[in-house]
Amino acid sequence: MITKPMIALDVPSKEEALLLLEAFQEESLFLKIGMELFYSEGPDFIRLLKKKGHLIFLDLKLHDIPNTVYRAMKSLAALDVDMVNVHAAGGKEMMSAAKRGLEEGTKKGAEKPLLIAVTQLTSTTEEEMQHEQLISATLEESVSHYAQLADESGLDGVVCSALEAQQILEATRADFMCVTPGIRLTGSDNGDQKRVATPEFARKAGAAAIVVGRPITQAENPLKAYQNIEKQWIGEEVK
Ligand SMILES: O=c1ccn([C@@H]2O[C@H](COP(=O)(O)O)[C@@H](O)[C@H]2O)c(=O)[nH]1
Repeated sequence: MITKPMIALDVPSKEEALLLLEAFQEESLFLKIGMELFYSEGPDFIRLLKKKGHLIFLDLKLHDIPNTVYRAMKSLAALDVDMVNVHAAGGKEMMSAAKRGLEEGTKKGAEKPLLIAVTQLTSTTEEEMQHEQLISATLEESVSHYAQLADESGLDGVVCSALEAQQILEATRADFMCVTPGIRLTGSDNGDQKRVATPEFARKAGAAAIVVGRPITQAENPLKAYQNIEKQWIGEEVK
């Protein structure tokens, strides 16, 4: 279990990211950097965050032909990040190519980044999946199927809703990682997220990590919000 909630740093610039991080003082965090910030600030900003002692989940959700993903992963591995991902819908050949790229791109003596696959985005409902993606299975079946493909391709885990973590662990193996965004506290705004769960639910369902963005970044006091979520996630009593 990754005890630090992963903070989704969904802001447009380095300046805004650093301002937000000021609230956390010198604390070492697990930061999830997505497309918005990576496309605007690039690899140099990742290097800066690593230098400051933070762990990085680089959430670029690669989905392309196997050769392209293999080559992209080789480049990402050189950044020395801690976790990267692909879309499981890219297939087993693509996921295996991603793994090979990471293995070959990781510098000697460095730790290979964890590789996980997105199953169904937490913003997708079963109805949308069936009508827009023309998948006739249930959402649970689709997510478990993608998780099994990821496991067979040698990946470390998946991105899923905490609502599906328990069934994924049953369909794969006990140490398969379920990294779960769509985390919301009871009564809070879901925004575009559809398959949401509380930090406590995620822990009880066996999730390996939670990813939290707006409930922290848009809170009046981001540090306090983070600490509250962290307590619920690790099972400490909240006063
Ligand atoms: O299925 C997925 C995959 C990725 N995400 C990412 O997680 C965060 C969630 O942010 P919130 O503000 O807490 O909703 C965001 O960066 C997404 O890109 C996801 O939500 N669902």
